[in-house]
Amino acid sequence: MEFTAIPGVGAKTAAALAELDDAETALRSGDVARIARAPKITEGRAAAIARAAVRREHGDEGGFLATDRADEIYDDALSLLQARAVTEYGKKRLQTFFPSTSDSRIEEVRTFATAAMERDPTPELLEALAGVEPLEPAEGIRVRERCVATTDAERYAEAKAALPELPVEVIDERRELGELGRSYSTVYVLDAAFAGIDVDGDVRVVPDALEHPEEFVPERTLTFFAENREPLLAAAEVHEVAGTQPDCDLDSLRAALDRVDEEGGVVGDAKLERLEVAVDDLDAAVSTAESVGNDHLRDAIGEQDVTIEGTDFLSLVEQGARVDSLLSRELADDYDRAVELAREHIVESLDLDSGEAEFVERVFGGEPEFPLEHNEEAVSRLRTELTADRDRRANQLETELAAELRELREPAASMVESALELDVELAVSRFARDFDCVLPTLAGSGFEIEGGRSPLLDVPFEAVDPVDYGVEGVTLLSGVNSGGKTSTLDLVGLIAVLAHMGLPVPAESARVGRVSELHYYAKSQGTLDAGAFESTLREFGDLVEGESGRLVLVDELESITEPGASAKIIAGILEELHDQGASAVFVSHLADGIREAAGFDVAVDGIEAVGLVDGELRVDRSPKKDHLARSTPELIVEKLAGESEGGFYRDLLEKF
Ligand SMILES: Nc1ncnc2c1ncn2[C@@H]1O[C@H](COP(=O)(O)OP(=O)(O)OP(=O)(O)O)[C@@H](O)[C@H]1O
Repeated sequence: MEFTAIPGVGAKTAAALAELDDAETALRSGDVARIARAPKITEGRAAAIARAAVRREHGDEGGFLATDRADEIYDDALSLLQARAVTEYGKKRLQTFFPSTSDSRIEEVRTFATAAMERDPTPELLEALAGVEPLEPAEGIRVRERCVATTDAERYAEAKAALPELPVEVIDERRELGELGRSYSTVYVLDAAFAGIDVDGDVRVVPDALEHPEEFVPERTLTFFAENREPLLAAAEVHEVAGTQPDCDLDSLRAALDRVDEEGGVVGDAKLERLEVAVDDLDAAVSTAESVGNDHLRDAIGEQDVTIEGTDFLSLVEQGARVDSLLSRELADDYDRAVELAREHIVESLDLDSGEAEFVERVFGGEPEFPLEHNEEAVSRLRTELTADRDRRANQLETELAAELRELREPAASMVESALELDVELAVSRFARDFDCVLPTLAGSGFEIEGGRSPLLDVPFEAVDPVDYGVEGVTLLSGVNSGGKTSTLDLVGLIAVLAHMGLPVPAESARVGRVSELHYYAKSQGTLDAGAFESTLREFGDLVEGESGRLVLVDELESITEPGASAKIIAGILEELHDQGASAVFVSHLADGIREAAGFDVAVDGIEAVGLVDGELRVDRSPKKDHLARSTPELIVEKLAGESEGGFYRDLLEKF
């Protein structure tokens, strides 16, 4: 894929994307979390790139959300969805859903949403999902006990790149190989010329090692599984609870994970465990062995009646203590026994095999002496031997287990991916359930909503009154203060956005005509000064000259200037939109003035108060078609006229 072909992706971003393992799949699947792992790409940018990639695939040029308020409605919809995703991945992945003008994109998401709405978001499933996160590659592995060797400088560079975890050594001659064989537990030689060489240590000639490097660093696979244990087990549980069939055999995965410890080592091998303990306890065992031998000698000396010949006595007096000669003569047997006991202690306490025990021979012995002392060099040779055995054993086990786990790596990765995708589906399912949603029909022009309930209202969702409302062409929406006009525009905007995202909408049923751009203008906060007024007017100038197929929602535009001028301006805009065949709802309290000024018969709908109860208006939230709703002042005057005898209020009422 040519990354620069994605709108908004320049050469720098393309280079950053190219550093990802599989950028194409990440882009295609909208994996924002993975895209954001590219250098210097923030999550927000990653979401924008993923959206742009989807757009490009579907030939969608963007621009659906044409105003700030339209953007806000989309953000609100996204937040409601994201609040229902459990994983960070799910929340980010939801950002790749956006309102589109492309049939194929809308259809793609509708197919996804249809399946998603069938999903049952049980508490157990959501709980299991909480532990799932994208798998992370194992990093920072350093192997010190094995090395790679080559005589070739180019191969050296290749080896460094392919096996960054291992030390790579350049050698000139076979002698050096022998030295490496003594310093490392295993040496991998890349040069075929050394085949059949006989040098000290575990030296293996493996000319094709760089073609499958992972086989030479089992730590890579084992650390990957050790570090990703939690998400792997959580994803396995998700599939079990959901009753879905993962790509990975769960029993094999769990059994393999049981054999890996937290650091990526292999557990459950008696020989390795014995060698590990032996290396760790060697010093302590030697020092205890020394005490065991000396205790024996001390007891033996204590019990002995030593007879000293005159010459010996003289020599003792003249030359200082030459006790050893006495020791060897008088206590030879006891000394041998002490050495034997000390050796036995080491062999038994470290559970050494016969080969290893031979090294213990040299740890104690030699000329009789008291106190008995170990030979440090011999201890060190034993340690080297045990350590090399331990490392070789570990490497052998790791290599075997890593080979098994490598087979599971792809299936396990795809198992985690599908668990994460399930989170996205469940978020859609929960959204649909929480707000009683249906998939809308996308057909005709304008919109027709039945039983729409906006989740964006400032009242609990259960308390939201359902709204029925449909519009074809251009209409004014009138109504009492706080009747729900703004909320109705929000509901229409939200349903239009969700429908074009391919997602379910909060209504009993809904039909939405295809929209190229959503222009939603929120109510302005009071009269604008000349400059701001001019720029607002320019915005509407652009709007009426824009492309066809738009849905325009405008909330009380009249507040930008004085009412007479406002009515004329709104009438002019409506005329243009009417001529274009756009769909539009303009909330306004100036319906009469606008109708007078307009050159066509402007439709007016109204949110009507059904009456005043205890000083509060009772409202029918569904706008009445072709009905100019009475305003709040009119209702109050009507109420006063009904209550009083005098003619003032009646006269006043006449004027409405
Ligand atoms: N469908 C509904 N169900 C329940 N409550 C609603 C509904 N619609 C609106 N409301 C309540 O009425 C309040 C006022 O609604 P809204 O701001 O939409 O009225 P408005 O007609 O635009 O008012 P104004 O003329 O003052 O701008 C909302 O904050 C909400 O509490």
